[in-house]
Amino acid sequence: MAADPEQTNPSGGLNRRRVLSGIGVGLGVGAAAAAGSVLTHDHDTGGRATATGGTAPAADGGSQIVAFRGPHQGGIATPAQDRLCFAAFDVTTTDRGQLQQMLTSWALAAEAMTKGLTVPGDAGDLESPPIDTGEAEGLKPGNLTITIGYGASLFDSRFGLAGRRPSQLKALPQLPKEDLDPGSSDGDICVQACADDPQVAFHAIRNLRRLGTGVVAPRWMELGFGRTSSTSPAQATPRNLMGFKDGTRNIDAGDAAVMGDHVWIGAEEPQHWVRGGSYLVSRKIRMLLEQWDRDNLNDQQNVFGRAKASGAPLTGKKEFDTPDFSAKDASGDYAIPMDAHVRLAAPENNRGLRILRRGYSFTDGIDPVTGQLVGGLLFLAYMKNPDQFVTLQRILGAHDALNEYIKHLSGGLFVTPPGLAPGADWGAQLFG
Ligand SMILES: C=CC1=C(C)c2cc3[nH]c(cc4nc(cc5[nH]c(cc1n2)c(C)c5CCC(=O)O)C(CCC(=O)O)=C4C)c(C)c3C=C
Ligand SMILES: [Fe+2]
Repeated sequence: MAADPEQTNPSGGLNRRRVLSGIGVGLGVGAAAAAGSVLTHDHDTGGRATATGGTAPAADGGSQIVAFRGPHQGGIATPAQDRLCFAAFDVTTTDRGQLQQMLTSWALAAEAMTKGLTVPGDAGDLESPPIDTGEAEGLKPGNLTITIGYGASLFDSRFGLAGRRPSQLKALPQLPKEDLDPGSSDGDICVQACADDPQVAFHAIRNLRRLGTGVVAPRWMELGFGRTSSTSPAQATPRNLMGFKDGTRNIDAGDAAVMGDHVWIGAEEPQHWVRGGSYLVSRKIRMLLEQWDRDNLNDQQNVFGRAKASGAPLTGKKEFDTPDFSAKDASGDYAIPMDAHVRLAAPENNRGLRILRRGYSFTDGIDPVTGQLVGGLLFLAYMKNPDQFVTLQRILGAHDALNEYIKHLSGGLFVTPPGLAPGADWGAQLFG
């Protein structure tokens, strides 16, 4: 084994390194291969490259590397990173083998990128386009996670996967007041790339898309510029674009018992291959920001049932005080109004129902017709059964005071399989 491949920079993180090995489908760079030799590219010493054996560095506090392999995929229980790039793809080939091979190459590329390495296969051939697009060179791994999911449409008759369809992966019912755009909803495959650096997240999606040339076509994509949830008590609660702390009473993803009860697919699922995975519901929700910004503070607080400045429930003083849904004010009205978002969504009022929220703020700029801001929440939530979302959204869609200020634009439901064991890949995992 050659010298330590870790190339630390002055601020403690790893710099991105080049990987040599042949992977790829649509780009014609040969069959998928296990990670081969690694050329480390030392940006702090003028670009000296060192061949190494390509073993994974162990994740530690300072490495900014989230383990790619394990019982669960990264990007679900991982403390929510600051940035997101999310894409859904349609499979365009009818060749099952090509799809499997692409998924194998994606897993190897994803593993390399999460370690801060370039997409494997770049031999520096001057006559060919580089395999890795290059914009993440010199950047730290940024806690990149790449989480794959599959939509119900992938399990139709095209690839012989009907017998492997997870039991709860089916079209969601029509929900109150929703008119989702089908063209920017759903998809055969989704990829959620989260990182603390937006360029690292974008690079991951761009390079998977490139590896999938001729096999998949992008269907929709969204950039999330700020997390709107905490998934660990170690994180400060961020604010959403309405200015409210969001994620205060989210699931603590470090709590294995709670995750087992509400998030991870378990023994109830007949399809063994997705046990340890999770269902992912996405919703692109536009906030009517100009309208919201004209609303008075008292009403804004009543919409959520929380104080804007502190994030405390209207029945408490501090952010993490437990809401008292039975408390009344001096005029005899409920202190947390009957149509307040948190009253309707709280587990106390929904037979203990909980979901792991992992959403991001997005903006699509300005509406050219109205001149209004187009922005809001890319709601992402993980759960062991999509009925958890359906139950909540039926109530919220019908009664939530927030509905006056939001509009659900598009959405999707995907199953995210469990994590990969050493030597496994997404192609073999899906096709069995
Ligand atoms: C179907 C599920 C949910 C959708 C859709 C949803 C949209 C949505 N939420 C906010 C802002 C906040 N949500 C908060 C709490 C909260 N929201 C949901 C579910 C959905 N939200 C749940 C289950 C909860 C937790 C309720 C509880 O246990 O008390 C909060 C309060 C702070 C917090 O606990 O996170 C805010 C703020 C927006 C802006 C939005 C759509 C644009
Ligand atoms: Fe909410």
